[in-house]
Amino acid sequence: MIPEDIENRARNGLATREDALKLLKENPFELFDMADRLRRESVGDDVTYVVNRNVYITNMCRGKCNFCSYNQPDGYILTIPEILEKVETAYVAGATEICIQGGFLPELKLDFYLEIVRAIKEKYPDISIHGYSPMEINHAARVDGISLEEAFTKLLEAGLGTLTGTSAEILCQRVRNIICPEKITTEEWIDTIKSAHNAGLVTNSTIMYGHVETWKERIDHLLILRDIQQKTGKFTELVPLPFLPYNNRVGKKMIKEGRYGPGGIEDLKFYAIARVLLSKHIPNIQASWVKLGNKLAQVALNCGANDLGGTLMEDQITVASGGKNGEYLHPEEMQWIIRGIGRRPVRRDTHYRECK
Ligand SMILES: C[S@@+](CC[C@H](N)C(=O)[O-])C[C@H]1O[C@@H](n2cnc3c(N)ncnc32)[C@H](O)[C@@H]1O
Ligand SMILES: Nc1c(NC[C@H](O)[C@H](O)[C@H](O)CO)[nH]c(=O)[nH]c1=O
Ligand SMILES: N[C@@H](Cc1ccc(O)cc1)C(=O)O
Ligand code: SF4
Repeated sequence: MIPEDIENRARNGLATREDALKLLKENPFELFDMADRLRRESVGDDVTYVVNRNVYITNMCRGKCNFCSYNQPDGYILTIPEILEKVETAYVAGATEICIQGGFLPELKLDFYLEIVRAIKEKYPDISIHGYSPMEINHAARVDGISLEEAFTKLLEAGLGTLTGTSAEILCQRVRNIICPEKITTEEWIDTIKSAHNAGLVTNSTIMYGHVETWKERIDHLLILRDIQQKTGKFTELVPLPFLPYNNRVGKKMIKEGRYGPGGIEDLKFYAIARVLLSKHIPNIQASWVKLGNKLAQVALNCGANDLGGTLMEDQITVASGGKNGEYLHPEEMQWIIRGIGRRPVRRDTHYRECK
């Protein structure tokens, strides 16, 4: 039986780390039910999705994250006209959002990031641009000798809509020292996100779980996000990213030990715990179909999640690390998936406003 006092604290946004650890000892199906109740109370029964497209400006990366398979030494950097061609395909498909992503190339300067945003905005003023990672901008600001807030203000003025909350991985230095010792530290990530929020930029938040971290470390990550949200209120959503173990060093070691990343029940428990800790603070929790697959995403939408993510059209990162769920989910199929669990599909924009 789920203790009533814990459910009440969760409902009021006050669930603690100890509450979450206790819930993990309960029957998982009761935990899922509780998360589903909290989700309904917080955001209702609608399930949102966004028509968007990923554009990978480069497939190269000089980062050395041990968990990542997206790090070819040689590859491409798109030119502005090539980027605009990709945006055009999204525009034709009715997208409201472009996600600019790529590996980490230290030679890319803030000016290049600004130029991309301006070029897209000039031709497609109505498409919102979601992109770049805290790690890239942190580096670019340092190279230019400007403060983080100045860098984010420039991006905002150029037309960046929202920043991604990637590079968060697990916000715990013990874990980062194993999976990404050269990446921005926990403190730097927090500082960078807060600077973005202070400059007026909205971001989403992510967590990549299911490798070397403990439940306590996952929970503490969620509590860090909750704490930031209480100060800035500028996270739109949480996007949990279950770790994919193929073609990377962390996964190789796990596979030798007979582990292949989180299983389905583990994913659902994570969604439920995220709902328990965040419902009142970051009410939108995304069941990313590209990571979970369509059917497990349907189940996650009954265990705390309320959003199915984007159509994406392309997803090089997931494919590189062994993803098998495709790269494009047509809006009509998204609606079908949502109706299949008896809920109403609602097309949203990046800020979770319904698109009419
Ligand atoms: C590939 S990076 C691209 C943006 C930028 N280079 C960065 O590191 O933030 C985006 C995110 O993908 C996620 N990712 C990378 N490898 C993954 C894997 N094997 N399984 C699941 N997610 C992964 C990580 O959370 C990472 O922050
Ligand atoms: N681009 C990827 C996403 N993005 C989801 C949306 O971009 C997001 O919900 C929002 O609209 C912006 O805050 N999710 C993935 O799992 N993988 C991606 O590559
Ligand atoms: N594309 C990355 C992470 C990501 C998540 C959410 C975003 O909004 C953007 C990027 C992945 O699939 O692992
Ligand atoms: S997570 Fe980002 S920085 Fe790290 S290797 Fe992958 S693409 Fe590069």
